[in-house]
Amino acid sequence: MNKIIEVRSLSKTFDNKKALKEISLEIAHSGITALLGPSGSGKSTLLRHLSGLVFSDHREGTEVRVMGELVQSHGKAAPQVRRCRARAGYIFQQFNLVNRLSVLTNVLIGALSSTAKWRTLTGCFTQEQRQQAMAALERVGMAAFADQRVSTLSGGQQQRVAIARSLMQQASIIFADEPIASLDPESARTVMELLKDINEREGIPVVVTLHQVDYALKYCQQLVALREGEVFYQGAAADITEQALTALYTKAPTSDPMPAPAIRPLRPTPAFASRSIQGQPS
Ligand SMILES: Nc1ncnc2c1ncn2[C@@H]1O[C@H](COP(=O)(O)OP(=O)(O)OP(=O)(O)O)[C@@H](O)[C@H]1O
Repeated sequence: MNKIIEVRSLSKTFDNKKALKEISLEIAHSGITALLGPSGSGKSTLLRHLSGLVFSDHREGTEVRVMGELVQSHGKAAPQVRRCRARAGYIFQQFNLVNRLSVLTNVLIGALSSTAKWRTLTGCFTQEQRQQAMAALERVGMAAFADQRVSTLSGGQQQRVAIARSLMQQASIIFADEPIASLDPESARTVMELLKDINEREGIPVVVTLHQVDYALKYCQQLVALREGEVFYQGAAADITEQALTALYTKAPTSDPMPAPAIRPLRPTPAFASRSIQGQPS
């Protein structure tokens, strides 16, 4: 199978702090992959490198490929980085929608990279694009809100609009950076179910950073866990052990455990309910 993500020897230093330390990984699975790890472990930094928004330290041998295309190498953008960015849907914790514009216009913004410049400047989208945007809103269950200002929506509804924008963009992969961190549990479940459904039906791979281990185990088939800028675990979600999860969120042996995310069963199943992190509320 073609590789979805290939990262070779990726390091990133911010002001003498090494956020990523020679990370190498491969994801061949076209399902949903969770990036896990304690706060500050480098999840968002890795995701930004994958999407070509941030470039690595200048080092020979560093390469980042997404869906087979080179995004960056040796700390420099690949010539086709714009195309790579246009093909990646990006979903953020804070939604990144334009509050004063309508839901429909926000979704149409997903078509900007494939639209003539004069049309984008005048906001003059084609009838076909409007129909596509409405279809994307139907897909996420938000068609009834098309004419409403985004500022009037709940967080969960805004995240569904952001997903519709990725569909409008015809993204070949979705990167989601803590998409449920600001949501209540019900909205979080709706958003994760939607990502799962899109992954299964449209076949779009999803890479998602999560603080909630329970959601990662329920919705993601693959895990990449980072700890202090290094890959701590890479593999099937079903194969990670309770001990590994505990160690992931535990500082150096002499220290207290880091504040770990809640890991409570969403809908307890025998397999799922058996996973918990020590010391977490049930
Ligand atoms: N633009 C930046 N300038 C300076 N330091 C940064 C910058 N971005 C990230 N860092 C640092 O890099 C490290 C990794 O940050 P990153 O945001 O990738 O971690 P994370 O695992 O996503 O954390 P969280 O779960 O809290 O969002 C942290 O120490 C952070 O302070």
